[in-house]
Amino acid sequence: MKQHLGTLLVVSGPSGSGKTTLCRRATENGLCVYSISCTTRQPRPGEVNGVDYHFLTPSEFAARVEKGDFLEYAEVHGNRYGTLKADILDLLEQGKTVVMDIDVQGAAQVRACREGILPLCYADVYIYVPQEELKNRLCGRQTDGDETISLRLRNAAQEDACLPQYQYCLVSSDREADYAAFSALIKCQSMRVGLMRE
Ligand SMILES: Nc1nc2c(ncn2[C@@H]2O[C@H](COP(=O)(O)OP(=O)(O)O)[C@@H](O)[C@H]2O)c(=O)[nH]1
Ligand SMILES: Nc1ncnc2c1ncn2[C@@H]1O[C@H](COP(=O)(O)OP(=O)(O)O)[C@@H](O)[C@H]1O
Repeated sequence: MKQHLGTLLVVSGPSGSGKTTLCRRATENGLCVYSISCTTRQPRPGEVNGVDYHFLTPSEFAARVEKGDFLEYAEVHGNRYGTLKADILDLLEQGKTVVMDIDVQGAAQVRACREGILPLCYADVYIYVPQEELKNRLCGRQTDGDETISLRLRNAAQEDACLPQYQYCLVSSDREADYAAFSALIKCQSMRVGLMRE
């Protein structure tokens, strides 16, 4: 029986596109492991340190940049976000699918990374949602104030401009259709012949 390497699936899209919803549901259903990012932003009500994010102070974040701990990092909507290198390569060697909910700048860094098995395992998907629907979702989420929502909506157009850099685009519709497409993508990736090893 051949062994499989895992897939590193990068998921990007504007704020409110449903990235967290999709990644969490797929993780809960055992399809993948969620890569928990570090951030300097304040936790939202209900977010748990070490589960949703590793919440760091700006100086703690800067120290980890200095130590070279991040696979990628970027400033997004005025806060810093980054993915720790530790664990990801091990999980891929074990054949796990790792999903990373990261912005377009972080995705560009991981896509360009030539380290070890990363280029082989890499796949990415952009979640596209029309602006009016994004606004409805961000207001409906009730986690952010008006200013935070406006900033995220203003940044959405710039993020959408990066769509052609991605391998896959999921045009969002309802929750069930989105999840069906997302889980199918995860399953297809895990069948890639290029990931089989003797
Ligand atoms: N580059 C990078 N972006 C991240 C990381 N974690 C989250 N992000 C992105 O940061 C943005 C803001 O995320 P968040 O604060 O959770 O707000 P939300 O998008 O409104 O739910 C999103 O585009 C995320 O994809 C990371 O580790 N690295
Ligand atoms: N397909 C969908 N249709 C309608 N609402 C959705 C859909 N997917 C997610 N939502 C809702 O939209 C809001 C933003 O989703 P979230 O997963 O937090 O987005 P992101 O992580 O991309 O910022 C949440 O309130 C979520 O419940």
